[in-house]
Amino acid sequence: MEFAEFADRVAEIEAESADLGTVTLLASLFADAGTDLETVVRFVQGRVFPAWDSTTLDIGPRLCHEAIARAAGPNVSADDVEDKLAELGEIGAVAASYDFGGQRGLAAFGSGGQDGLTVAELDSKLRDLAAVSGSGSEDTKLKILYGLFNRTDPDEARYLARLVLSEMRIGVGEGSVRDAIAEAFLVEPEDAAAIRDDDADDETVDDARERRDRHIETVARALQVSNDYGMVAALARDEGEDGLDSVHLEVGRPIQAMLAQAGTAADALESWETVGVETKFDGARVQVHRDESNSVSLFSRNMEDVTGALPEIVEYVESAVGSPAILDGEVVALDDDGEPLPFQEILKRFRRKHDVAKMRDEIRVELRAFDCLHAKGEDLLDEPLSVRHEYLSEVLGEDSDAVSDLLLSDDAEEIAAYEADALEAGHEGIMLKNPEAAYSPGDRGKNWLKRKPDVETLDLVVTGAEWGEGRRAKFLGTFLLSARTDDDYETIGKVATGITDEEIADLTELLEPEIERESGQEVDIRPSVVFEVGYEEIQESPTYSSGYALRFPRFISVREDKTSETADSLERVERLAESQ
Ligand SMILES: Nc1ncnc2c1ncn2[C@@H]1O[C@H](COP(=O)(O)OP(=O)(O)OP(=O)(O)O)[C@@H](O)[C@H]1O
Repeated sequence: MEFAEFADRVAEIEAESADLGTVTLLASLFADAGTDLETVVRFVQGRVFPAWDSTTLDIGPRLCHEAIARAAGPNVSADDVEDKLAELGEIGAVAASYDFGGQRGLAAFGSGGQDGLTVAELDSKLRDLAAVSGSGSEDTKLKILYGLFNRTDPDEARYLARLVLSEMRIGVGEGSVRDAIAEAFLVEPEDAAAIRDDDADDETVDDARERRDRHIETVARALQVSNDYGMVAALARDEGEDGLDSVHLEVGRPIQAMLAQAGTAADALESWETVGVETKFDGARVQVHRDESNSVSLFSRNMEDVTGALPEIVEYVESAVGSPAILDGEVVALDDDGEPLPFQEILKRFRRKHDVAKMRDEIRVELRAFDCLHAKGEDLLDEPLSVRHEYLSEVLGEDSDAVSDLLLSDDAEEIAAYEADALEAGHEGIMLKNPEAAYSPGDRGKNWLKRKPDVETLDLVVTGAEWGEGRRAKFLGTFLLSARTDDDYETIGKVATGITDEEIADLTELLEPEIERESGQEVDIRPSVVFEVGYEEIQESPTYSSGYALRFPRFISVREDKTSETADSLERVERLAESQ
């Protein structure tokens, strides 16, 4: 498929406001994608690599602006691109506003657009770009990117810019892609037509919906297990339901973590006969994969590969686990007496790429595993927690410190005593789990409840900042925070309190490459870094676009284990505001 056609079709999808219409357009794009299907499915989500793959293009706004400026000609600088961004509001519109002399230009000179980019070529070039590393890599990336922009017409440039910055923003969520895969390759055309036909009788529509929903369910399961939308689309097309049913967990390919809601022991006892009670460890989530040849990989809750940062966990798993397995758990930091250290300490180790050996001496970390997703050649997602926990004990050894205890109880007092002990021992709280429940990846359902006595904090995305004054003029000081919505961010407050001088320098280093635009002291920042902030109260307020403001916000830490996509949503802010 020509990238120009992709851009046309995506523009049509962007202009469609109805969800059902979006799914239909997506389904027809997928059906027409031929050998490019996997790439097209990823591109519409703003991805080059599957969700489980932590490879990134590593292109910041600055590099992208520079590439656009070069392609736009000698009279345009990266600063001009930034100014235009301030005016137009998003990078796609900026890229589309220049004439890079792509297809249209060439056609005008009679070359007939032979130099047009195809989806496959673009994919391969972007993969080359992602593989560039070492000294001079910025320049090489710039050259590749500039070369690509140079070959685009305005419509293509719009989506190329958004793609390389992973912000397609065409109103296509994961649910739409899932439904479109089902519609393109599994749902009977008569059923799809009946669902859309306003005049069809209720029974026909209900039956058609039921059949469609079963197909969607099959696609959803394959997606949960593989985290690879492209592969699942290709399987649905080439091998149908049977192909999708045959998708299994693969050791080395991370899946999304199951998540928890806040809840109490009373909630748990009301919902389930017996409650599974565990310590809530104050560490960082980790998924442990041990393959056939005893090679171990570790992944964060964002499915990022953190193996290199945690050598002692790798060594422990190598020695303790005798066969292929996938475990879920928490990495905790401990002091010399084996007492838990606060969450901030583990963050100094997690995702670290430099000085790993030095930090290993300074901060001791250990694994606390609480779930087993694959062992003895079996996928265990559909097994109840109580059974998965038995597998876990078998894999790591019944008495291992690395296995989190699972207390099964129906007694409120016993649970309260367990909670008191956990807090006394310096843990964050307890988890209350339905022992009969399956493991549902990515799901924040009611089967796992978290109970911690501390006041809630918010994990908010940094979308802006201000340069400081005087002594702090070289540093970013006040940070604008936003809550996530479906495909955007709404501001909710600024934080400047609780940050030490040392942290200010670190935060500046972290955020400076993400600056999209500057005007005076104020800067816009690409949503990517997440701050955990405390506050006294959430108030309704017209000052910020979310309609809320935080009273006395204070910085707690950078949530290095979260991304702008897993930060707190505006919905959560609304719920917290209601419940205070
Ligand atoms: N025994 C346990 N079972 C499950 N999760 C646990 C356990 N102990 C600690 N955790 C951690 O608790 C997290 C869930 O609660 P918490 O509110 O602390 O996390 P969060 O990252 O701030 O929010 P959330 O995960 O709900 O988005 C899990 O993702 C996991 O990292």
